[in-house]
Amino acid sequence: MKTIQVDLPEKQYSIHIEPGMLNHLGTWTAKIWTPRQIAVISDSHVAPLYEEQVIRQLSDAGFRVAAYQVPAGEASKNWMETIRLYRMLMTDHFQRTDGILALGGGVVGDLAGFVASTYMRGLALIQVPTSLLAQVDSSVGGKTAIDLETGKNLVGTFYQPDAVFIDPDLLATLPKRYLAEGYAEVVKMAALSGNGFWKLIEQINRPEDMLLHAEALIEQSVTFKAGVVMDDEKENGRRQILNFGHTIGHAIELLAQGKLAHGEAVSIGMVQLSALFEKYRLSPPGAAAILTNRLQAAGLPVASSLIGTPDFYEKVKNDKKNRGGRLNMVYLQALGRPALYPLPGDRAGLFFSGKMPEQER
Ligand SMILES: NC(=O)c1ccc[n+]([C@@H]2O[C@H](COP(=O)([O-])OP(=O)(O)OC[C@H]3O[C@@H](n4cnc5c(N)ncnc54)[C@H](O)[C@@H]3O)[C@@H](O)[C@H]2O)c1
Ligand SMILES: O=C(O)C(=O)C[C@@H](O)[C@H](O)[C@H](O)COP(=O)(O)O
Ligand SMILES: [Zn+2]
Repeated sequence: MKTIQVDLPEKQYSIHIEPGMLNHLGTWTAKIWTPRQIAVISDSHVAPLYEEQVIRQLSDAGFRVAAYQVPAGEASKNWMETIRLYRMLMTDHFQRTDGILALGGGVVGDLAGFVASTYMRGLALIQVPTSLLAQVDSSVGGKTAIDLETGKNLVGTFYQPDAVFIDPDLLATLPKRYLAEGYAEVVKMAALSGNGFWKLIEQINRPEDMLLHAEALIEQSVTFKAGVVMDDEKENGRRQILNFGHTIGHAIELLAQGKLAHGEAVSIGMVQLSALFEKYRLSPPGAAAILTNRLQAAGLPVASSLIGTPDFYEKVKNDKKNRGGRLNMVYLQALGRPALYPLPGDRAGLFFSGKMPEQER
């Protein structure tokens, strides 16, 4: 059992990582919650695999359980599903002393977290992430969100859970495509962290290696992300580095209309952005190639024809991370040495087409 502590000014919680943990979920939940009603929120792929076991565990530990499902996929991070969940909580008489347990990937975690943070001004929340992406990234740090038609995660909250229970064994049923997708966020964190973490990435040379090293990848990612979140919970400073690859990534994920998974878009974003920063001599020669090599080893895409289209420029220019008219883009001065580049929004076209004049860099 590995335990990583998240200590924030207003909230402290633990992230536990243990293969087989789902078999003891009731005991673990009873350690942090007194008997209450729990809404287990899951999706249409995960629920048939794990919901029954989770309900049994929680019921045996003395909790009353209601189970709610949303359709699997990004399209569920919307108002309709949010309101449907509020209504089900209302029908089942959920009160402020009750809790929500998010059982699923990043979609379920973001949506259930958003519902937990807003229903009756806040129900207690436990994250039980089931995808690699959720186990390494989205269950940690308290970002919750739903999407609007115009952009990803445009409505959301910072809402920390009471605990995160990670069972790497659940990855056995995760489709290969989503294993690779989650791995893109692992590569992101290793590139930001450098040193020992990157050495682990150098050992992942075939898609099968991701599962072999899953526990170590999860532990390193969670430890790194928890450290960043403890430095800057609300993303006013250092936490912005976690956005590496996301300015391009969020734009093409939206433009691809469901054809690109989040991590695939981030994989493309990290490589294409690094190629531009290399060209502008702010990242060292070879930065994009090193990332390409590691991401392709896991079967991830690194290029997209969506980049450079008029819609792409429009999306990037209006990125929600735009602060005072500037896009704060994350780039690598070296592995383990991220920096922020404040690009004026009206220069986005020049910048992304690779035509930024020397004197403006
Ligand atoms: N809050 C954050 O900090 C944060 C960080 C990164 C990404 N995200 C968000 O997370 C989402 C992406 O998450 P994701 O990649 O987990 O997508 P997802 O939740 O859609 O899961 C991917 C697919 O795998 C299935 N699945 C999940 N676990 C499974 C398992 N153990 N066995 C079989 N199938 C399983 C899901 O049903 C889905 O079909 C995006 O919306 C992204 O914006 C949030
Ligand atoms: O936790 C964070 O902070 C992150 O930026 C993690 C990202 O991987 C994740 O995709 C996050 O949801 C992006 O947040 P957003 O604020 O850019 O929508
Ligand atoms: Zn992300």
